Amino acid sequence: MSNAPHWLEVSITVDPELGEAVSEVLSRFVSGGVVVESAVRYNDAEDEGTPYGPVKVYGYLPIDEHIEETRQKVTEALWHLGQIQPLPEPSFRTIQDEDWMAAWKQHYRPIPVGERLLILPAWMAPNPGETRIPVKIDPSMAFGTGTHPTTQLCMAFLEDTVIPGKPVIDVGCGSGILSIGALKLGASHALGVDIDQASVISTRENAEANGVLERLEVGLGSVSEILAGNFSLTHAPLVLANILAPVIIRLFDAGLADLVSPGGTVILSGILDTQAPDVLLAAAQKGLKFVEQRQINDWVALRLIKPV
Ligand SMILES: C[S@@+](CC[C@H](N)C(=O)[O-])C[C@H]1O[C@@H](n2cnc3c(N)ncnc32)[C@H](O)[C@@H]1O
Repeated sequence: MSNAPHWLEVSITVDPELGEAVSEVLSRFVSGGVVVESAVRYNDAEDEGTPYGPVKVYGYLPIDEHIEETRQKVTEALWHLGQIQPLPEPSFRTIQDEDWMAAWKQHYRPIPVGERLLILPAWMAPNPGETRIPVKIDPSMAFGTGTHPTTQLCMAFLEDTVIPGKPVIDVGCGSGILSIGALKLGASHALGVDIDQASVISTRENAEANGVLERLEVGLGSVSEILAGNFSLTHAPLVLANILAPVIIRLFDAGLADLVSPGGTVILSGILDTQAPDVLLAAAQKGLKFVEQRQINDWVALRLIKPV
């Protein structure tokens, strides 16, 4: 194998809540997906570790005749993101061809969420004796790698709200992580929809990797398509929507609350704490009752019920 450098590693260190946005930008350019690394604190030898502090996002660009142009585009795309929230300059370094796969994978760590779930990169086996339920996700694909607080809040809520033997609807399924988590916690089947075709493909592939594909229906669409009867479910006792607050509010007008069976629960996430009152108001206007709010940094997730 040649000793010439074949890959340009780009890395940038940011606050945890910016990790997913930076990953999304890098993933438009890199080969093989992005890696998000965070420091882990252990309290004792038994401790499975808690991520803390800033995260470092890595991506790998193949070095070809367009590399300078690509590098410029990456820098510009990050600069644009930096106009919304300040970002440091990205770092670049060249990597030998034979090292890159190892370099890409070595940064991944399992992510414990809630009390019972463990998010694992697709190629990693759980440690022997691991008691948490593994949810395997290919981190190179759609939103929902498990690193973002909005996903983690939903995953933790799943443990209290999934009814074994009953179905789940996941609006904006991304990587499929919430549907797969719900199925692994005992949901009978799940319907995941997304307006992004790449997410539909990603959800299907991740479901297959987790052995739950036969219990998962996934399709292109949103609330209206579900209510129009395009899928096998039109409502469920648990509905999940981790989408940004303004989109959730619009989806209430499209009938989001109609997806929830009487007595059922809806989990809403992707909401900044300052936006929660508006989301709660839109939900109350559709007859949903607030039960609980959980928060990580500025992000909140809401649990509501539809009275019988
Ligand atoms: C923040 S990601 C959440 C992914 C995953 N459910 C999770 O919890 O990590 C939001 C997803 O919603 C999708 N989305 C955005 N607007 C939507 C809409 N109006 N209807 C359905 N999906 C939508 C996006 O394509 C994206 O995959």
